[in-house]
Formats: sequence, C-alpha cells, structure tokens
Amino acid sequence: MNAMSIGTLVLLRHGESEWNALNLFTGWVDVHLTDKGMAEGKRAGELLAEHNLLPDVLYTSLLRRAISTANLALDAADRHWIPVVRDWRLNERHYGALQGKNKAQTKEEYGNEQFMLWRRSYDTPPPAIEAGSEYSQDTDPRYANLDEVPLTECLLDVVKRLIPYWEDTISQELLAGRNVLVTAHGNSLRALVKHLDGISDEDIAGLNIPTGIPLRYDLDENLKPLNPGGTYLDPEAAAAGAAAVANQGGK
Ligand SMILES: O=C(OP(=O)(O)O)[C@H](O)COP(=O)(O)O
Repeated sequence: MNAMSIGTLVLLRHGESEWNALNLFTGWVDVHLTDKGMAEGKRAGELLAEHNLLPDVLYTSLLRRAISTANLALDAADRHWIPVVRDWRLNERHYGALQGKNKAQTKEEYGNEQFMLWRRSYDTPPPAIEAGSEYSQDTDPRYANLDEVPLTECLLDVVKRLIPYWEDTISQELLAGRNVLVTAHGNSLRALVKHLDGISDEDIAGLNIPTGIPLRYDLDENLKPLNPGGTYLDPEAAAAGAAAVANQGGK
C-alpha cells in the first residue's frame, strides 16, 4: 500500500445559512449565509491551515451557501487561487414540496414518524414540489443543461447522481495526488460519507453532519478510508453541531 501518493480529502458542509437559522427545509433554494455562517467559513479555512491540509482543488455545489463558505475558507487559508469546479451533483438533496417549510411546524403537522421518514429515510422522497412555484428550480438557468430538474429527491436519488461523479471525477484528483476540498451540504455529504464508509441504508439515518467544520478522510489506493468515519478538525464542536442537527424538529 502506498497511501502517501494519494491526496487528502476534506469535506465541508457550508456554514450556517439564513434558512438553517430559521429552521426551514432548504434543498435547492439558493439562500445566503448568516454572519455566523460566514465566521464558520473563515474558521474552517484557519483549521485547514493549522492542520496543514491545504487544498489543491475545490469542488462545490451550485448553491451560494457552499460557494461563499468555500471562498471564505480558502481566503483564510491563503488558497483563494486554486482551481474550482462547481457541479450540480454536489447540490443539496432537493427537498420537494418541503422547501421553504419550517421543520418544527412540519413535525407538528404530520407527526414525528412522517417527519423523520421525509428527513432521514433512504428511499422515501418528500412530495414533489409544484413546477413553477416560488421555491421550485425547474426554470433556473443554472440547471438548463440537465435532462430533467428534480422536483423532489430522497437520499438514494442523491447517491445515484453523486457517486458516479465521485468515481469519475473527484476521486481521480485524489488518485493523482491532489488534496481535494469538497464544499457541499448536509445530505449530499451524507450520501458521500455513506459510500466512503459503507454505511447501511438503515444506519445512515443516524448520521448528521454539522455546519462549517472540516471533515478529513485519509483514503487508501482503493479509496477506502484509513480513518473510518473521517476525522473532524474540531471534534467537540462537530459533536455538538451534529446533535443540534439531529434535534432540529424540536425547536
Ligand atoms: O438544505 C438543507 O441542508 P443544507 O443546510 O446542508 O444545505 C436541509 O434543509 C438540511 O435539512 P435536514 O438536516 O433536515 O435534512
């Protein structure tokens, strides 16, 4: 095994967004970071520099909360100049008709079982959003090259769009020896972590990713983690952040 030749992977969920702060299902709605989210982005970059994990290339979604977080992090790490690839496959899971709805109210209205089925089941998507409605992306020009813009997605749908892209594109950068930063979202990163760590369809329900804390993966030449589960650069903050995500219906 010659793990030395493989680049290091760092996953970063964007910092707190305005809709995270309001406890709203977000999905493909293109919301801004809060001041706290911007500070998280900067801190993430400082952590990358402190741990000598300077990325050679950045992959982001097409959503500004991920793009802005990456810009802030890279600027803080003095790596604002690296090449950037943006791709819709890293977008958050499309949350269908739940986009724009409050999580606590949704839980109250539909009950915890249905709420958790929509949030964390592997293969049950929320109801489809109505095309042309306020929070639909079906006419958004950034998705004009897609065969079909999703109207809802479950985690399995995200796995199906993201993992081929991981295999064909992102992982090839690592195999070529480059350090890769992937700045994305709670559920798109859950899809990638599920694949990397071989987590079952059932067990992935219990995995939550906090905002703004870099998660390092050291992979072998078969792209299997040498540190299963990855290593958060700030483990205490990550544990508190993940617990807060798990409890989001309770507010
Ligand atoms: O858009 C979302 O994720 P994001 O804030 O990581 O982009 C979702 O609202 C996350 O919600 P969830 O943790 O209830 O799946």
